[in-house]
Amino acid sequence: MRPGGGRIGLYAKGRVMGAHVIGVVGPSGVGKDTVMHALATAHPDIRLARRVITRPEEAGGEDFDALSEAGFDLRVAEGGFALWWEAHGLRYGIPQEEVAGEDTILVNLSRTVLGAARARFEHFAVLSLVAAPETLAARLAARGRESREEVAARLARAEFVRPKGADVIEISNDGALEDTVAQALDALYPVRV
Ligand SMILES: Nc1ncnc2c1ncn2[C@@H]1O[C@H](COP(=O)(O)OP(=O)(O)OP(=O)(O)O)[C@@H](O)[C@H]1O
Ligand SMILES: O=P(O)(O)OC[C@H]1O[C@H](OP(=O)(O)O)[C@H](O)[C@@H]1O
Repeated sequence: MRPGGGRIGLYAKGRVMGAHVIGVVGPSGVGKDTVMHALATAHPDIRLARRVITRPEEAGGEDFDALSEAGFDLRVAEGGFALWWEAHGLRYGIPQEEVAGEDTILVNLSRTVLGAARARFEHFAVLSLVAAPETLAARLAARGRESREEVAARLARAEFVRPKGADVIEISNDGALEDTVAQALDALYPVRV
């Protein structure tokens, strides 16, 4: 527990905002999952939201709950997701229970759902990770989770939008992971709120 307690606040552009939910966004391969895990390891108050994805369980990568299309439809109909979206031919959902509570929760989001996330979460901020196109290409190829065609499609989508706004912290993950984590922790500054 941090001395003095309190919850993580977001200190950005001169404003301090209590941020419970932090959407981590950026192009495929930029390192969202890697950075999220490193942040959760580095800070005891940070928790990761587990996503539901219509992707086969054996695909590997992040720790997620695999669901069929029909199962996903049912969860949507039940109102089980705080947010859901489609990308890369898959559907992704953030279960309501994953974003409940008082922790600071990191959620891996699509850049297309930031408007919905801002409307849904009262205390919300964005951690936008960026890297050069050649870095993304090299990382996706090395990771090997997708086929060559799927990697090409992900790279084509890389720059379609760059999140902007007072609640956006943009950090480069082109360099060493430790540097990204240090910058992110500086930005997600612990304060009493
Ligand atoms: N700072 C870094 N330096 C070197 N390699 C990195 C760094 N950050 C992430 N990686 C590597 O890049 C690859 C992609 O990272 P990761 O899977 O975390 O990206 P992602 O943004 O979550 O991608 P996707 O949206 O496709 O799931 C992984 O193999 C990871 O180990
Ligand atoms: O390009 P945009 O819409 O920002 O992101 C699309 C999707 O890609 C990533 O998923 P994955 O972890 O690669 O399956 C993101 O987490 C998001 O769900």
